[in-house]
Amino acid sequence: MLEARDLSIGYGRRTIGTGLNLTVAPGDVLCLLGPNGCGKTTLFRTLLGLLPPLSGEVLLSGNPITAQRRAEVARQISYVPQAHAPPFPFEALEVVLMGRTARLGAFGQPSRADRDRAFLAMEQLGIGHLAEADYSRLSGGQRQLVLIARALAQEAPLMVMDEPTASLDFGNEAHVLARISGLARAAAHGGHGVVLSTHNPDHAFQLGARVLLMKSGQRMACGPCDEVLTTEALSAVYGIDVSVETTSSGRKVCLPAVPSDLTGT
Ligand SMILES: Nc1ncnc2c1ncn2[C@@H]1O[C@H](COP(=O)(O)OP(=O)(O)OP(=O)(O)O)[C@@H](O)[C@H]1O
Repeated sequence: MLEARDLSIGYGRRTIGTGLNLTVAPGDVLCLLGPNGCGKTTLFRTLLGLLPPLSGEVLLSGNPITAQRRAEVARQISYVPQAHAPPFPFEALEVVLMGRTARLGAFGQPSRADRDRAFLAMEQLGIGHLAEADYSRLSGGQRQLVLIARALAQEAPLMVMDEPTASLDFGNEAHVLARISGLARAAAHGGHGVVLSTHNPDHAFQLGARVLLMKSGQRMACGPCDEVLTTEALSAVYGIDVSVETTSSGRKVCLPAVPSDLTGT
């Protein structure tokens, strides 16, 4: 279980957010929503122990994350960062295989079983055919899928995903969201807890997620998506009129109103 208690986050003397509390247990999907620059990535980096909290603490399995060795943390949490091109050319399968590193000994080499697990993760995301491709020459969306496969191959019970669907096409976005949902449902058998950020509130409805709605580094609301994602809350956070509607199939969707001064009406 991952827990943040009264967390202040930031860089050196620059405070980005304060008063942040959250818990993520197996089976939970927690969705971070908030405008550009509100502090989601900074919060993730703090939750992962990559950035020290300015105050408060992050507990992983009940112990401060900053007191745990990186390999110990990596066995418990996998991280899907925003995709970027690496400076060196790696085969895509090698990138996915890096997810197995925390499970190897100090000088251990990946085994046949590790390679099979890495390839299986790629196949589960429909990118098995990219195993031998040069990662640095993949499209942004393909790289994103490789990074998600790397996290799956890591087999950690908690996953932190920074805008995992950001550069995915319509089909892959639905595919990845279904996979995230499946990972959380499998938690009944000791599976995953997931924290993800997204810019699309509809994703929270699709995942039936709990939502932490942020603005300027502060918590605006936290709770089940149906309670938090209201017309009022979304309009207040994003500064535009938003309506939340229910489709004929019973699914909730968020519809932004385009300001009339831009439409000329
Ligand atoms: N290394 C850094 N040093 C100082 N300030 C930083 C650093 N990285 C980010 N920031 C600042 O922290 C603030 C929050 O950035 P962050 O990347 O956490 O936001 P975000 O919510 O993830 O944004 P987005 O949705 O656009 O990805 C921004 O004002 C940003 O300029």
